[in-house]
Amino acid sequence: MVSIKRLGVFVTLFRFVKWIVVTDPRRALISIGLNMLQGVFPAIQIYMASRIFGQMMHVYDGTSGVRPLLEWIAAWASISLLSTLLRPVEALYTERIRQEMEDSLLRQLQNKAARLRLEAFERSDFQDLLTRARRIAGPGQFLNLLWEFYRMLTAVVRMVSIALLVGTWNVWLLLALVIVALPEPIAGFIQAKSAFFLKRKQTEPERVMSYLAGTLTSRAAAKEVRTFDASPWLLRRWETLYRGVADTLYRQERAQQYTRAGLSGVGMLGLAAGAGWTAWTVAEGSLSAAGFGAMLFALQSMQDGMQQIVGRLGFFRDRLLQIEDLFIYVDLQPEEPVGGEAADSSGLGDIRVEQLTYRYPQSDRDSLSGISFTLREGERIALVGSNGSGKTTLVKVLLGLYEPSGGSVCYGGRSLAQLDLKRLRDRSAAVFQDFTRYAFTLRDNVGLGRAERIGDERAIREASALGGADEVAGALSDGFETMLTRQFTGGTDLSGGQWQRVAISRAFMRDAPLVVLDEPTAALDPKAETDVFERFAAMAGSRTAVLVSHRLGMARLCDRVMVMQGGRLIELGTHDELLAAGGEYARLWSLQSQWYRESVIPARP
Ligand SMILES: Nc1ncnc2c1ncn2[C@@H]1O[C@H](COP(=O)(O)OP(=O)(O)OP(=O)(O)O)[C@@H](O)[C@H]1O
Repeated sequence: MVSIKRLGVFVTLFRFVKWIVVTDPRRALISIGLNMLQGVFPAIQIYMASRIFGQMMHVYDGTSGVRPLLEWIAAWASISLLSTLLRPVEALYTERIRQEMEDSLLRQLQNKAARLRLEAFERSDFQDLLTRARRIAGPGQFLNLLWEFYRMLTAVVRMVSIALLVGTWNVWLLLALVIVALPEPIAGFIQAKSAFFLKRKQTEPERVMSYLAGTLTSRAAAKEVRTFDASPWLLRRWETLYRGVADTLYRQERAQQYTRAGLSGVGMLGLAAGAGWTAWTVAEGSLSAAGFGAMLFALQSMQDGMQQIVGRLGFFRDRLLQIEDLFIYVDLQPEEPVGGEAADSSGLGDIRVEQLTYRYPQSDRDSLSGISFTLREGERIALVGSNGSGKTTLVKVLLGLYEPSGGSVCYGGRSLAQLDLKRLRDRSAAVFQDFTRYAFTLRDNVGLGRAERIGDERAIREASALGGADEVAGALSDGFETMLTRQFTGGTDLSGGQWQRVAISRAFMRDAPLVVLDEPTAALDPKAETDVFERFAAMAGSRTAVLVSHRLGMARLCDRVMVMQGGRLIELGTHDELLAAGGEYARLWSLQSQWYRESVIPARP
């Protein structure tokens, strides 16, 4: 089962820095070094300023010539120039690293999504996490994060180096300053944490809002929204949620601003006290007038630096916690196993299911329980039963998409847990009820059934002839090159039945020893339905085939029929055996055939 555990801000920071270094060690070290150097420059400049003031005093009272003064000014100017020249170098290194990290970030996100077990996608907390993790991959987000990290690093080095300088002049003053100045960043840090978690709690309402906004504007829902005049109600729901989220965030922000202003006042008092103390040390004679000027400047810089760190801290912590979401997502388990034993090279062997149980994540009841049967290699089986009886769930477990909660599924004697799922997938093809309508050309929609042969014109034509997509292509002006979406220029859309033919052709393209068709003909007209069944019979040939359908007529095409009810397998046998047994199948058969013999609903008078 997927478990989502927090890492904590320090572990995240460590992993983030490690990630920067691992991505491109040379550039990372150079850019980190350059940023730290930028942090040291202000302390050096303050020190030099104090020497310049000192030399000026000496020139003024005639105890020194002008040359040492000019030398210090030249040194000060060189440092300023160096700092300015290094900035673009650092920016270019940072940009390169950002590009590399963004690339690796996107790859990690995609790889993970492809490898995670399908169960993860059934959980709402996973959907929340995925939404947040994707945010960091949004345009500009990653640049901000890296930039924020480097600015923070520079600010911290700057504070520490100036503090050391102040410490060499007057260690007690430094201590007092630190004590007065610390509450503000600490409070900022704590506040940023609570603000983030508050915001995180809004992920689900935000997802609902985005769903509502999508429904209001989507092409797919437009016809229903208009027909039922649903938009005022949808809009009201959206507004209620929006108000709730906005008010909560506003209250949080107000509390933060008041606390920050109060603590900032304490910091200012500390600065004033520090200045007073410094003036006293001048009067006492332990600090020169030049030292006093530099010290004041240093104190002001420390105060500014502190403000900057506090100001960025919330933002930086926020970003860091976003990265934490990304790391949690990347660490998520369980993934589908790679490796494991290969299925037989020829076919998949018999499929033996024993005491199979399956429960969806976050569900309180089993959707499948105590199911046992053996599907012989090459056998055609029909899976029938009322809505919600577990047919789709069963085929998804058979295909290795869901991991059994109990019992076992074995292919040719090897359990699903030991099999290489990639190899199993390689040998199975499926058309699901909610098959995907890719916003690609008709050719690509069929070719994706075997992506490595997507350029194989003949294979695509053959699969299309078997699944019926060839007729769809014939009716389109651009044939197989037609873009099947209205989202992009020149595209068109298909009818439900035409889409179904495309999906079935995609399954034919796979040419696999195990075929699963989950209600493949629901949207087809009677002639097309007959065609598909005939093709199915021809295609099934030596393949193992599972056909889920509410149309019992097609069950006769199969070797045996399985009847599901309430997640259990209640009947298994040939069509004739089950009719003779007079059970649920016989009842359903009689109900359906009644429709054609005599109407079960009285005709209108
Ligand atoms: N993603 C899910 N999360 C939780 N429960 C689910 C999920 N999908 C299905 N179920 C539940 O599992 C049970 C079996 O559903 P399943 O989709 O397998 O039925 P079915 O026989 O294929 O139904 P239909 O004929 O309507 O397609 C139902 O009670 C359903 O509510």
